Amino acid sequence: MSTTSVVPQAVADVRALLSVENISLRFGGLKALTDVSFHVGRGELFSIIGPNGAGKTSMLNCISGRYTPSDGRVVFDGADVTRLKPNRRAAIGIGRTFQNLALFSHMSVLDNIMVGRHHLLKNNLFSGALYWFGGAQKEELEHRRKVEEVIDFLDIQHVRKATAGTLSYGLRKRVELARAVALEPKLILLDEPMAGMNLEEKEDMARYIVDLNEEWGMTIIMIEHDMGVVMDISHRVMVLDFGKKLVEGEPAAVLADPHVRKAYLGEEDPLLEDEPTPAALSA
Ligand SMILES: Nc1ncnc2c1ncn2[C@@H]1O[C@H](COP(=O)(O)OP(=O)(O)OP(=O)(O)O)[C@@H](O)[C@H]1O
Repeated sequence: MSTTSVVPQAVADVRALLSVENISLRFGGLKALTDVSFHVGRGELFSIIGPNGAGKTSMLNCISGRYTPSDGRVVFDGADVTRLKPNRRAAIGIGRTFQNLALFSHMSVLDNIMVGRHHLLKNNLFSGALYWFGGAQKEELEHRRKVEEVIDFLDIQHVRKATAGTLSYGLRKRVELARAVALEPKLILLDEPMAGMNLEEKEDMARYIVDLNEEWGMTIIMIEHDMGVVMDISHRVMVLDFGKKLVEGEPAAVLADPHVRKAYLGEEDPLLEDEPTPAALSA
């Protein structure tokens, strides 16, 4: 199957914050990713879609540092980060949420979000003596101010003291997003942020994601199975299929691409008359 790019590479390259260059990832004999390249520009909302097992989460893991690719490189903000550990990547501005919630369920919402900012604290327990001389105290205040800003933005004031594990699924997803946002990342990786949500929760989450992108200026890479949301809010979309890049481009062009229709719908004839509905495209 041929790989097509709806957007000319030269356009997508402009002011790239992230460049994924010829990434391959193998698990023993299994090729999870094969020679995948793409660029995400500063301020873009970029989505990765594809059938189950296509390699979407593996790709996010290569970007966040959880997996080290077998071949290829990941360049973030001008630096080659391919071999950098996940915590170092978080420190230079790559944040993420997980497909399955990764909150500390016994801790309060506030503490979960504070954990997200932990690495940003220059002063730590060992410099506690400095506290009374102002440096750490000022830092702690700034730290709390930022956390409160994130709590306000995501409308979770009413549960800030609640134990995370007691919240509804939709709220926990929002708290997880808050924790990632509190890191003030330049790039945020969202792995199925709307999975398991009802319609209202999905609409809320889509709005938060758009606001994060437009108002907070965050560059976003999102994996999402809800095709309606993906096509609605993404600037560009990349389709993976069996670990290979199938298509990349603006939502309407991707939706109309015969390779995509074939991968999702099994259509052999690209000239089939019926337009696929977003619901029909949902995996
Ligand atoms: N740690 C791992 N060890 C072995 N195989 C893995 C590992 N992680 C992923 N894989 C395999 O790599 C392939 C791609 O998986 P991946 O989770 O990236 O797909 P996906 O597109 O995110 O799927 P889904 O939509 O179901 O989440 C699958 O065959 C999966 O079983």
